[in-house]
Amino acid sequence: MSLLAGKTVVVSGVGAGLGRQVAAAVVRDGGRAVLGARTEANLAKTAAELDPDGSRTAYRATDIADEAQCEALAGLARERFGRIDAVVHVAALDSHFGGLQDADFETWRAVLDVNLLGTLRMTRACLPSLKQGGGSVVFIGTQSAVAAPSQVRQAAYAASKGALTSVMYSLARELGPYRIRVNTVLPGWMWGPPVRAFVRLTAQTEGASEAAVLERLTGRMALPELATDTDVADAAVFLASDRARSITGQSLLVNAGELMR
Ligand SMILES: NC(=O)C1=CN([C@@H]2O[C@H](COP(=O)(O)OP(=O)(O)OC[C@H]3O[C@@H](n4cnc5c(N)ncnc54)[C@H](O)[C@@H]3O)[C@@H](O)[C@H]2O)C=CC1
Ligand SMILES: Cc1ncc2c(c1O)C(=O)OC2
Repeated sequence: MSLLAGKTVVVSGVGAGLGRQVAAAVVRDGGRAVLGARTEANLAKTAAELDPDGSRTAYRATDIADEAQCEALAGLARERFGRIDAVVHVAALDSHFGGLQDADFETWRAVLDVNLLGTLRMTRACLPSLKQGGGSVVFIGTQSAVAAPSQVRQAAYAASKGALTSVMYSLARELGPYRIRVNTVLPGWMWGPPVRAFVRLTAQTEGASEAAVLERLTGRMALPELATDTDVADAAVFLASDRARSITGQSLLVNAGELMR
């Protein structure tokens, strides 16, 4: 049987990167995907591409900084498909906000409000449904939160994602009695639109070739290629599925073996 047959998965942060790949993997694996992101026009386009007849996707503009919008996305999932079996939290503010010396605390507060509290808002909105039949909550962290990041400008971002990985342990205990599992996927350098843009920009800045910049990144890894956003999506979809039924409170690095614990 397909991995997600009969399952409804809410996905936040469905833009050009990982969120789209998670939504695509859900549909590919037989599930129904309920898509949230801030820009409705992009969502409509993505839904039409992934699910031309519209029977296995629904979408709604959702800013995870706004509790009412999180409630509305969960409500849409219940209305359209009657249930929520899993939620994969991709939405996050990007990582390069500065370190302690150059980012003000308003910036730190904004990053924490979206990446930590926004993810928890979205989780809470899904809880009444998840409690009904049990379910799975998948956070997206980062390897930058479990080791010294290669870029100090990620300090606020790493703190927000580290807090998410920490709260995962508490939630796994709190929600376990309802058969709700809580796990985290930790990507490292993940090949997709943002890293592609980073490589292009770095090459321009250094006057080096993109291949050389990419080779420098890949040189840190055990495997010969970076993990892709589709690889990370596969890990998220596995954790969302019943095949991970005894896995909770765990974080899984998907990083081509750059960092091993
Ligand atoms: N690119 C990488 O190498 C890595 C990425 N990650 C994480 O993977 C996830 C996806 O990353 P990418 O594909 O790189 O980027 P992405 O471009 O898909 O970024 C995340 C999405 O979240 C959306 N978003 C931001 N604030 C939001 C809000 N308040 N409400 C709703 N949506 C919001 C953005 O518009 C974007 O579409 C993020 O959680 C990111 O932190 C983690 C480690 C490495
Ligand atoms: C958003 C983001 N961009 C690049 C990288 C990371 C990240 O979280 C990371 O953990 O290692 C490289």
